[in-house]
Amino acid sequence: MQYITDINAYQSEKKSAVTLGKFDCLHRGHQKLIGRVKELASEEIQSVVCAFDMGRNSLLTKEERKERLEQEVDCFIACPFTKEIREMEAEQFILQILAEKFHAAVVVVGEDFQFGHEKRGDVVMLEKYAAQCGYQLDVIKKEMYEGREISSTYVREALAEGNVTLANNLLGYLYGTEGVVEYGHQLGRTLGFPTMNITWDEHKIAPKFGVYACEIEIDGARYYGIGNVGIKPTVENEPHLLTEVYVFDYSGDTYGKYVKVWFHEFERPETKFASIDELKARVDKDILYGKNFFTK
Ligand SMILES: Cc1cc2nc3c(=O)[nH]c(=O)nc-3n(C[C@H](O)[C@H](O)[C@H](O)COP(=O)(O)O)c2cc1C
Ligand SMILES: Nc1ncnc2c1ncn2[C@@H]1O[C@H](COP(=O)(O)OP(=O)(O)OP(=O)(O)O)[C@@H](O)[C@H]1O
Repeated sequence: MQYITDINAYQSEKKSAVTLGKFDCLHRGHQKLIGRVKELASEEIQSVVCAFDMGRNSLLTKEERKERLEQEVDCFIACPFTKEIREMEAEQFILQILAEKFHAAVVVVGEDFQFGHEKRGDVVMLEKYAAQCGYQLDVIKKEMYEGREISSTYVREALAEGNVTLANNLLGYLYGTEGVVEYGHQLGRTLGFPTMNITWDEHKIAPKFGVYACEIEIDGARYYGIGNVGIKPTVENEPHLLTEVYVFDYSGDTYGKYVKVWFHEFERPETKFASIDELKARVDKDILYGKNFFTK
């Protein structure tokens, strides 16, 4: 897959099947559009995802999103929503970007896709220019979940409530975090629950601070565990957002390893306990909850 972060750097002379949008999290609705451009790809037509990055915190880090698309499409453009793009008239976007740059044979978008200066461009305008520009327009019906259209906003709301079960259903994959395991205060092991500490990416949206049943990948092997996302207010004065996981049936040393953690179910909110003893008593219960969750 070709990965570029500047739309002007796109240079292929091939025709394309292109899909457009913010694609913040690659949820099930996005996957429908990407599936369609993949189906249309051939020797003559390359599949292109053109994502506009709004410069705000997102549900996937840039690397995670790139990795998710890696084996899927021929070209992924993660395009910053610059002044030039924001102020470009919709007609100009169709003529200069879709037709001249992408040589679009097919344009795949959702029913409510809007683009161009003041969002004047929509599927009606795209249809109007289709014959003149030589592309076919493919408008995809909104993927729904429990009577509501799936959107990045819906996923963000679910995560803010700690409802990772709902978020995972909207995404079609498990929400998670990844990174290098760092040293904590090494207090956990003296309390009977050694933990892996992973810093939360500062540009990635975290779920509600709290305790979650987790699945973990270490050295390519899968484990279950129980983890806390938050700032551990009982023991920490300086807020530093991280995930701390006690991995069941694992006794190795994870410091310095690159691990992945996925959240399965919310158990309880993060709490500031009055003492370490209270924290330990609660974590003992959390561990039982986690073990029980995975043997259900
Ligand atoms: C399952 C689990 C639940 C936790 N819940 C809380 C919590 O509610 N409040 C809190 O301040 N810290 C919580 N922690 C974090 C602990 O305070 C932390 O793991 C412990 O102090 C050891 O930290 P260390 O790795 O820096 O030594 C939790 C940790 C785990 C593994
Ligand atoms: N549920 C869905 N089903 C089908 N297509 C969708 C769905 N949601 C979005 N799309 C389409 O995917 C492309 C990218 O969507 P985009 O990421 O901009 O919106 P979104 O997921 O609704 O996010 P937000 O909630 O931030 O507006 C657009 O063409 C959009 O119309």
